[in-house]
Amino acid sequence: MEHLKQEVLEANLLLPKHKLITFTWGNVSGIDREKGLIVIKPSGVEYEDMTADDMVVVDLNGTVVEGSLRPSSDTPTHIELYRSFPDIGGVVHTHSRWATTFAQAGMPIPALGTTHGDYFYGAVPCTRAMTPAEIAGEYEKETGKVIVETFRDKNPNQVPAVIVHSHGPFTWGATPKKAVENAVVLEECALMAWQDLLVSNNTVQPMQQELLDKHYLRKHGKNAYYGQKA
Ligand SMILES: O=C(CO)[C@@H](O)[C@@H](O)COP(=O)(O)O
Repeated sequence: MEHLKQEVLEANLLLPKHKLITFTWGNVSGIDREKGLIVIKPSGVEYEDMTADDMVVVDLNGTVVEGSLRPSSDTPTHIELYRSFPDIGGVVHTHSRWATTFAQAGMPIPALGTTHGDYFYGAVPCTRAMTPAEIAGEYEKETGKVIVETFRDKNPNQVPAVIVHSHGPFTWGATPKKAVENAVVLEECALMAWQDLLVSNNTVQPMQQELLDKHYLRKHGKNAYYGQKA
């Protein structure tokens, strides 16, 4: 697990680097699918002080199997995502300003241009508001369940992000680093979408489906041609 701990530490350190977090308001995890173990940052520890040894290893039931610190308070949400989205290898949560603005407005982030279409094949959905019973119960686990419910008729590999109503964004990806990249792009898209809504006086329309297809599919899937051959 030492390699994954280092990978998860480095992915967490990308959050302040990209200005996606304030104080300790965010977390990144990664999973070893063969072992069924998740590595996640500790709760409430300053990013400057974190080391790979501080990373906490938990199983898919949330039991700490390695580490002396308490895991991120959002660990149950990460676990729900790993359980329901079998292809993902990393999860990110932040309170980045523009994505959280959409969360607080309870609004999805519409696909308005090719920056969005390169990463997200359609609008980034916003979950429904959680019920008082869900909030009073196992809140973080219920947050994960509400995200999974939001993706009942969506492919989480094609839209690797969600806005949690009145809370903030979660993103995921094949690796912890890729999940952070998706969080960075989501924040850019959220800022631009907010400005588009403003300058168009709320009349901006989703981009053409053809353009979305072109940009998403040239980077993803079997006919992708963007970048260099592996
Ligand atoms: O959502 C919140 C706070 O509202 C948390 O995600 C955030 O503070 C990060 O907590 P952790 O330090 O990961 O326990």
